[in-house]
Amino acid sequence: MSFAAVIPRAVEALQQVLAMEHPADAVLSRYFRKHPNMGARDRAFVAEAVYGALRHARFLDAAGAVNPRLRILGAAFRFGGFNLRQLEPVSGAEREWLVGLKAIGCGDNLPPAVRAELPDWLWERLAAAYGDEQALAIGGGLQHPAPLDLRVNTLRASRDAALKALAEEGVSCAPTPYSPVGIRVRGKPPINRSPLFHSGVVEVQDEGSQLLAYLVAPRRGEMVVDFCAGAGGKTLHLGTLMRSEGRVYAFDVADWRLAQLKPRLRRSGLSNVYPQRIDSENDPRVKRLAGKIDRVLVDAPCSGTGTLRRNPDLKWRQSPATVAALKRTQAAILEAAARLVKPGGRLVYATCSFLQEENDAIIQAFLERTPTFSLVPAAQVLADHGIALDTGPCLRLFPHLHGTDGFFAAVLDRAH
Ligand SMILES: C[S@@+](CC[C@H](N)C(=O)[O-])C[C@H]1O[C@@H](n2cnc3c(N)ncnc32)[C@H](O)[C@@H]1O
Repeated sequence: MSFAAVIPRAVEALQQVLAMEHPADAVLSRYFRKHPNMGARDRAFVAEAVYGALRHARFLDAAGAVNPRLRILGAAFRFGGFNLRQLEPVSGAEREWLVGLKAIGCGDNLPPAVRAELPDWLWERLAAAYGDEQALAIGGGLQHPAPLDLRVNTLRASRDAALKALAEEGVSCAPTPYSPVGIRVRGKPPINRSPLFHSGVVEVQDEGSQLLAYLVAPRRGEMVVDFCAGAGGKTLHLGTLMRSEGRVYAFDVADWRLAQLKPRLRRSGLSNVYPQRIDSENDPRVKRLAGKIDRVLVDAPCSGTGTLRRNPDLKWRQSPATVAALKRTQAAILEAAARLVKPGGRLVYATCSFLQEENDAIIQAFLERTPTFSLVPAAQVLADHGIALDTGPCLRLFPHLHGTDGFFAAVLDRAH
């Protein structure tokens, strides 16, 4: 398909995303399903241009991108590495506007929230928590696409063996710096077509997400609950660390998310994972396990601000009101999850948010209410697994510092 033909497709897809009725990735998948005649290169252009327009929405607003077509052209020209000739045909006025983009925002002449590409409310909270300089760096880190990370299922193969097999398939990749079972892939090869993916040797999982299972540190034969298991990214890693022995209950309120866990579970070969839909954190099926569980992970529903590299539309889907509601849910889930933990057991609370109100404030309030739990330094737990990463008493990961999604995690041990 020529650029002249594919640009209108990108504009149309962006229009649908900007309706904000569904997450951008779901809208794009549906769009591509409806246009099966588009080749891989055309899809890649549309996806990158749409994501570029979302990532750089504040810059494009400031530059006067008054319609979706200018947003697509501006994103492709200023941020996507396309030149004017490639973007033909552009009319006189559009051409002039695009040329003018080069001069905008190269110095400090744009407000910091625009440079950070964050909505004002989010910028204000990050700047108050981390200071302007750090908040700008966080915003900068979120403007680059995330790499493709894989986790090796060590019940199927070692990381070295998986690296070698991927290289033989022509996939360019390297070990991740922190996770001992992580692989970072260069580019975006269709990994779901790889035999290694189909045979459950590798799973797609961000390196930061991989580190959470090491904080839970489950042992063979233990009883473990992944309270907000979703599609089971962390559940499968927990089950693997337990070498498929003991039990991992994968709870979630969303059936459709647990349904996504099922094929992954089949590929993994694990036999110790028990998916269970619950009505709420107070479901009787949860209460029945009170005081019986060795380790509980709460990967809480959150604003997702740490994942804006992957989901740039989230910054427009979240607001102070949604964050306030999430805080109430997070506190309620943590409280219910804590009741499951045996004396001497462990509770790990995690989010993929940078907001202190979803992280530190939740933990502080919990510890005040529940003095039988105490905070264990995350760095110490990681060091026990040979992972050298010290971000203070809690784990705090940032894209611009660690190359992972943004994560927060607190390890809370219950007294004997
Ligand atoms: C951050 S996501 C979990 C991601 C998942 N752990 C993974 O690694 O793929 C949060 C999950 O919490 C679930 N959730 C929301 N409210 C809940 C509740 N009250 N009890 C249990 N799970 C809940 C959501 O459906 C969502 O799947």
